[in-house]
Amino acid sequence: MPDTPAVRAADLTVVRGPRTVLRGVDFTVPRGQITGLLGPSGCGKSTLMRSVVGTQAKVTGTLDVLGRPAGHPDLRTRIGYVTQAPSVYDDLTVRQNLDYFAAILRPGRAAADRRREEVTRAITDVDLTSHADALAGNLSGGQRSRVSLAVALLGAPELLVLDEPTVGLDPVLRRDLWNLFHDIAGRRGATLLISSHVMDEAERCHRLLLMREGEILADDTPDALRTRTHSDTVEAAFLHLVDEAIAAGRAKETTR
Ligand SMILES: Nc1ncnc2c1ncn2[C@@H]1O[C@H](COP(=O)(O)OP(=O)(O)OP(=O)(O)O)[C@@H](O)[C@H]1O
Repeated sequence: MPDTPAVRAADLTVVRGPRTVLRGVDFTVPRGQITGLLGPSGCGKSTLMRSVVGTQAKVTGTLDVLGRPAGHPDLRTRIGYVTQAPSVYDDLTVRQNLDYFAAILRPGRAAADRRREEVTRAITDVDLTSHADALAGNLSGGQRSRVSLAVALLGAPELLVLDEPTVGLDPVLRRDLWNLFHDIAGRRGATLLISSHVMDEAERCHRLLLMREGEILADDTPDALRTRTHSDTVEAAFLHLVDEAIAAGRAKETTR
């Protein structure tokens, strides 16, 4: 099924408490590329990601992930997910954290060599080799989030869902991580869905889903977005689309 998109959503709606957080959205995430999910705080990015990885309740509409309905048990080992809150054990070292998760993913003595290789590679990927034996509790916020990313890289998942992975990182680390994301997509053929509210990161994605208030304003490439809106940057394109959406909303109100 390599021709099917990694994610296909149609009329996807999510209710959280009293709020309809996603309002019948349609989008696709193509395989082997980096799709950026951008929009202001609270617009529903995390909710959309939780739906894709199958941890969100009250999801209606169609949501297919890697050819299966979202949340299907077969998808568990095929998706890597990093939330905004790093999930690491403070009283274990970086390597021990990874050993622990690797053992869950690939249990048994026979897989010990494979696990060791995967753990070492994941630590190298996120540039934590020099901290491999440091307790996670003694790491900086940015380092802890990279441990979480390393955990998600174990087992070489086909789809990586990363919720604001570069928050709080310095510019050099941010650049290095984006290079790593491109490497994972380009060399390993994985699909990445990455959220951010930093618009300059949008320029680094192959495709963009621009969100606002539970709706998708655009599902396109950065180039096409800039051209379509006669803008120099994705940020300007986004603002243009927001203004258009507000104007369309007003027009609807007055014709009622
Ligand atoms: N348990 C809940 N009950 C009711 N509303 C909720 C609940 N959880 C989240 N929300 C609301 O859903 C909306 C979308 O939240 P979500 O976390 O998906 O946004 P986000 O775009 O990821 O924001 P951020 O960038 O700040 O993480 C927000 O307005 C939030 O207040």
